[in-house]
Amino acid sequence: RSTFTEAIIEREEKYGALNYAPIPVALCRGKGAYVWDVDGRRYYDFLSGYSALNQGHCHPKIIDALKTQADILTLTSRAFFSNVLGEFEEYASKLFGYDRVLPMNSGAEGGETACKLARKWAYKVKGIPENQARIIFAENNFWGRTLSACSSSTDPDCKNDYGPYMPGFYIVPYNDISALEEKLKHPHTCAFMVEPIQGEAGVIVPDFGYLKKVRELCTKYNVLWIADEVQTGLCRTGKLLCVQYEDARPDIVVLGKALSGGTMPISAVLADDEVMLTIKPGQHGSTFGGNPLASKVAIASLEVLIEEKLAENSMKLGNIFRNELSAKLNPKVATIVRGKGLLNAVVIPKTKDYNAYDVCLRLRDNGLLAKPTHGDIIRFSPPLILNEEQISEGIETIVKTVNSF
Ligand SMILES: Cc1ncc(COP(=O)(O)O)c(/C=N/[C@H]2C[C@@H](C(=O)O)C[C@H]2C(=C(F)F)C(F)(F)F)c1O
Repeated sequence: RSTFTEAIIEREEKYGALNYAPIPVALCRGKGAYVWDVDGRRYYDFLSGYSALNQGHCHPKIIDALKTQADILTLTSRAFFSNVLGEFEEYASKLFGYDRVLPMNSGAEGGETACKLARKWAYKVKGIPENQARIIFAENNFWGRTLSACSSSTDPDCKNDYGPYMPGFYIVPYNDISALEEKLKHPHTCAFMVEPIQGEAGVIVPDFGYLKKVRELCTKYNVLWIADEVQTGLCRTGKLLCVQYEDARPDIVVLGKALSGGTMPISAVLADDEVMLTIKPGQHGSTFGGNPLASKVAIASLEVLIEEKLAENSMKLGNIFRNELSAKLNPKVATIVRGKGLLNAVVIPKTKDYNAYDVCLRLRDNGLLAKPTHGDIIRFSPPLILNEEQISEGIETIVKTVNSF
């Protein structure tokens, strides 16, 4: 490694919390599908900020919205109205087809907001006895790092030593309708929160029909279906929302990440009046939630998705990606290729000689950045703005690298 990179790594190791173990590369610039390190080397970014950069690094339209609004008004707090929050709320309400939008900042805050809406609805609408509301989550879910999110986690790294845990949270296996129905039957169940494709778990795609059945059962048992689309949403999987693959409409949708095009933390919760209006003035909020800067950036970020047809592009390039890799990767090294749109994963079983992390280090040396999850899975989620030449170049790099083991 260069002295520049070494110095940057050493400084973080000296002064920073060590809550990550980053791939050793020090980035200083990003544009579109590419990032550059401090030594001037260019890489394909095939992580995209964990799918926060669907529009690519520093998208001109989004940066322009950010710069312009930054000079005008960045924050009023919700103590007062601003001229742009309503513009964002109306745009998002019509784009996603929900009555109302509750703006927050991080994806975890969006998940917390969804759980608070579900509990409020439980007591005020469904009539569940006070403090008895139950929320169901899927095994191997990931929706953030707050104590509630950790309480619903089944991943020891995410959960251990953070107790005592949030009561009223229950777990069902993912993609298992009968197990879900068992839990939904309990009269105190108020919601089921689930990712349409599990991202952190390793891009786990449920059987076709699962989401439709979730919808039907939640309706049957008067339980709110919360779709966590923080990672799968905003064109990542080939549709504006991943749930649209099955034409199943959740009661609550959580958005985040690419809602800002990777410029700043913006999240939002979508719901219809019956659910959203259970929270009265003063019962929930956030200093920065719905700030004018975020509102303008979010509108621009959503417009880019639509104007540049990024869902269609994601679906087209994702099919090429999976077909090529399935055909060309050495099956002794890479056993599975799976995903939807440009949310994909390759499974690299650990051997005595190497593991997925070693593959990611060599990918870095070959000019492509990705990170392993859960030891043997490499998630590939490039920006959705790639063209066919770029996805082919990325495929070629991945094939060359994986097959060199
Ligand atoms: C489906 C889904 N719902 C909500 C959130 C919360 O959004 P957030 O509060 O972070 O804005 C996330 C956030 N995911 C991020 C968090 C980041 C980390 O290490 O914490 C790494 C990354 C991640 C990905 F993408 F898969 C994971 F590996 F942690 F799980 C998410 O994926």
